[in-house]
Amino acid sequence: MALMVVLQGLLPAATVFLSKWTVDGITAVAGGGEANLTLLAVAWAGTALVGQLTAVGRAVLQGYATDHFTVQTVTQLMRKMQALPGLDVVEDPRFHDDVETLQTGARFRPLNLTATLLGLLQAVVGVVGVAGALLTVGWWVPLIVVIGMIPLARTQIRLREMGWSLAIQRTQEARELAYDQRVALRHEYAKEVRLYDLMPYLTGRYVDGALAYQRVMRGMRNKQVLGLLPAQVLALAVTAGLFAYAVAQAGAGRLTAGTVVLVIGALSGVRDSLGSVTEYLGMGTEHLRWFQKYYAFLDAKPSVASPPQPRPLPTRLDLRLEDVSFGYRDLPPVLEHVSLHVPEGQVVAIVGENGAGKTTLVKLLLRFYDPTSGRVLLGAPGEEVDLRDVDLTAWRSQVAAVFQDFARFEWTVRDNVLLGRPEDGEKLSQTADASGLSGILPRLPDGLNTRIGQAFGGVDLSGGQWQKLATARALYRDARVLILDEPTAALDPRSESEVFAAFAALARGRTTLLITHRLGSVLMADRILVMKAGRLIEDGTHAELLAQGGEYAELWRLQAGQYTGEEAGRPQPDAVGAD
Ligand SMILES: Nc1ncnc2c1ncn2[C@@H]1O[C@H](COP(=O)(O)OP(=O)(O)OP(=O)(O)O)[C@@H](O)[C@H]1O
Repeated sequence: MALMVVLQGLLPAATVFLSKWTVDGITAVAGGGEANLTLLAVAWAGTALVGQLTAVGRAVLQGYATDHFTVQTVTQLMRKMQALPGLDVVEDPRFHDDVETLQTGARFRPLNLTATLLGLLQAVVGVVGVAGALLTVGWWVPLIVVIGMIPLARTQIRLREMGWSLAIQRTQEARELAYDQRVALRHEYAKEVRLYDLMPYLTGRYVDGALAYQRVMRGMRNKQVLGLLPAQVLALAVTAGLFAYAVAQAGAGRLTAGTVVLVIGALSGVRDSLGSVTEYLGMGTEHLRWFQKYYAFLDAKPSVASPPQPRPLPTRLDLRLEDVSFGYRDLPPVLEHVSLHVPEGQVVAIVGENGAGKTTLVKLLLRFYDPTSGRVLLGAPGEEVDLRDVDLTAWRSQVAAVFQDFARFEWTVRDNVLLGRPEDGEKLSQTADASGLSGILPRLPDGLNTRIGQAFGGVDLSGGQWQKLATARALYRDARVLILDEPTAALDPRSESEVFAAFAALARGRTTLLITHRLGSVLMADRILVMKAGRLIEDGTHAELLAQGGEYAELWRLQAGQYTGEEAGRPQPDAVGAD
């Protein structure tokens, strides 16, 4: 590619020399002298042919290079994401901006950088070539031309840099604008947008935001264009001065007509090529800034990472929290001094009001975050290992979970369950039965191969059907620890009872943590933990906690009251005792 680009870069110089020789040749022939005009005609045609061929070759090779770089850039981003096993970085709003910039850029930055670097090389060769042609007039001529154009180049690069840093500062605003558009146009918001007649509100938000954003960006653009003017005037003055000088010299008979043509061609060639050099330098700076961000991201040190020399997982996977406190980022703590021991195989229900810290506790057990203080340990008493010392992938491979906000992968049903693991037909059908997925399959046009979700024209599922799918995914994994965070929140009573029967069967022998607000379902648990405002306030069996008459007994009474129709505020010993 470089070879082709150098050839292309030399074409303007070849052209100005050919012009000079042609004019001098014609002048000689007209004056009765001799010139090889046929050779000149062949040379013109040859130059044009080289131009064509190198352009084609370059386009083809550039296509290859770009394809390769794009895949490379995107896969590196994905690998880096894989090397960020925690959630702290991904949930950081500043990081959203970076990912947005990197993700959108990954599609076109490699192409643009390749094109820019090649363009730059061509333009530099072009400047050197045509400036070299000006040496025929005097050694100082190319020097003056280039010096006259340097301020233009510098201003152009500086303004580009300003534009880039402004664009980076404003990524958050650009993202918000894009978000408002998405809310207005995408199907996932369509029902509420219509019901609450949100369109005027959204349009207003968008227009106000867009106008403010555009005002800033327009200011920048104008500054860029106007800032270039003085430098452009200087460059033009130098060119004009040299042109006048060449004409004067020719008038005095010191330069041939062909040399004047060469000067005219070379001056405009230098101007064009130098213009391209500065343009490409500016663009290149912007692309390099993007790559700087890209490599900074690839170099980012995750706060949660597997140790270089992990300790093996203990044989028994008891879970233990030792005086654990935790707060998200720099926010106040949401877990405070939680201590807990869950022997392997125990089925534990975690209950408590919204925001009590139940999901957070589970996230710490999966090491999506490290505790602010205290330790999370694995293993039977006496052989515990700190979760920070074991290989995270090995630990997580022992766990299956149905999260409260489980992912809805818009792939086929089969891919949603297998998640890239090898298919085991018998296990798949058992999983489908246990999760309730079997009940949905006959209604799907291609059974397990049906694509789901609207993004690619697939069949959309109901909330409960999606939840069954998420359950199937968890059950398909042979895990020793099962985490169920509100796993039946979207299920109808029959499905709920079926799924719980399946869970009860599955939970046997596995450590199970069941977070739930439906207290009826805690009866499958060996033990109940009650959380409130980040603290573990009660711990015992259903009967023990009822007898204690504390928070759990109160929650139980309230919920039982909803079913028996008793007034919630009054003690209901019978309703409680009935179970
Ligand atoms: N990613 C996060 N960043 C910041 N704060 C968070 C984050 N996730 C949860 N929180 C806060 O932590 C607290 C505990 O949340 P958590 O999800 O653990 O509660 P929960 O007991 O599971 O509640 P629910 O029953 O509503 O699911 C809440 O106050 C919540 O606002």
